Amino acid sequence: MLPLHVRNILPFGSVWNPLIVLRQLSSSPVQSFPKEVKVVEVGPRDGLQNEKTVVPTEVKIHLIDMLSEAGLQVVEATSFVSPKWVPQMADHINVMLGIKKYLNVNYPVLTPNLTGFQAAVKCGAREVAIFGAASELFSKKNINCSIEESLERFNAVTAAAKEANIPVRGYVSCVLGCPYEGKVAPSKVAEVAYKMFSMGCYEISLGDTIGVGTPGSMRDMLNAVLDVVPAKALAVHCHDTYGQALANILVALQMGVQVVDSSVAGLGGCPYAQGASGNVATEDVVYMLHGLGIQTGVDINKLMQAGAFICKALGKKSNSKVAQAMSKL
Ligand SMILES: CC(C)(COP(=O)([O-])OP(=O)([O-])OC[C@H]1O[C@@H](n2cnc3c(N)ncnc32)[C@H](O)[C@@H]1OP(=O)([O-])[O-])[C@@H](O)C(=O)NCCC(=O)NCCSC(=O)C[C@@](C)(O)CC(=O)[O-]
Repeated sequence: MLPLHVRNILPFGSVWNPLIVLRQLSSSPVQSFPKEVKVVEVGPRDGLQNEKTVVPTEVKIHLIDMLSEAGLQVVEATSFVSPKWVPQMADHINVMLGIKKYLNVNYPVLTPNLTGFQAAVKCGAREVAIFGAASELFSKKNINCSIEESLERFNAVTAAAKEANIPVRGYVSCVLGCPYEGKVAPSKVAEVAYKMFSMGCYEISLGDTIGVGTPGSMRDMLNAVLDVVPAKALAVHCHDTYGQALANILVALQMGVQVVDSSVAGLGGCPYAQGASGNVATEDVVYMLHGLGIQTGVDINKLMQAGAFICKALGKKSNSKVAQAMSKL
């Protein structure tokens, strides 16, 4: 007896021929991918926050404008965090005042507490992001408080945001591993994601902060989270330390996730997660999605120009495989 998936693709009454079946299998559409994916560009924030030398504000502004012109719907612009903790983001006010603010683009900014939220709103932020973790030690190192304390602070932010009619995105870091605690239980990720979703975050971005996940651990973690948060409210945020990011994203898409965070030229890392490499490169994500026939609205050529611009400004080679390959053509 033929396996069910093979029987299903055989035209009615046709004779079993392994060559024809193989051809039909390889060209049959994968039904479970979404038609459209929203790409959340985090390069100007996650990508630059780890840079040791201060990037001039005009360079950041120009990068954000180029990314907006490339058709990205969301460009995370900066962080309203303590300049003592992340000096690179100290120019957040001037970045927010300087960017063109295209009407069809959202520019969320990171706000760890009410102080950050109020400062962000004052200079025109129309969306904010709170950022927690599924690991106690990472929470302590990154935002100087326990998970429980962070949720109390986030409650204050989401309450103020609700009053001001400002959408809040929520990050959960260390969903597939922690630089200080090692393994993180999927049930802990689900618990924190649920609490942030319940307090009003419209989207929960699940961060593989140190890029240690595999398609297997991504599947197990998502299975736990999907029990408590709907797929349409989830995003994945994969760093590419072990080269697994695209494979992990593919699994997430097959499980119903339709939002992917990425960083132009694969820049980035977290100052409080030593050894973690940058986010998956936006160029590589967009190339893969377009190859699957999934729409993103992104013009890959303009995106590559933005990547080339920031790499030149930083004096760095792009981490994007697509950008590297296309620069040789
Ligand atoms: C959360 C705090 C502020 C707590 O830091 P703290 O020291 O515990 O805060 P505090 O309330 O005791 O205040 C200390 C000082 O900071 C000031 N302060 C207090 N709040 C703010 C603020 N919002 N903006 C500016 N200044 C602030 C406050 O006014 C005071 O100033 P002082 O009196 O000493 O002059 C600090 O730990 C912090 O800023 N951490 C940010 C760390 C960070 O940005 N990490 C990177 C982003 S997370 C990430 O990359 C992961 C992610 C999202 O990409 C997903 C993934 O990959 O997993």
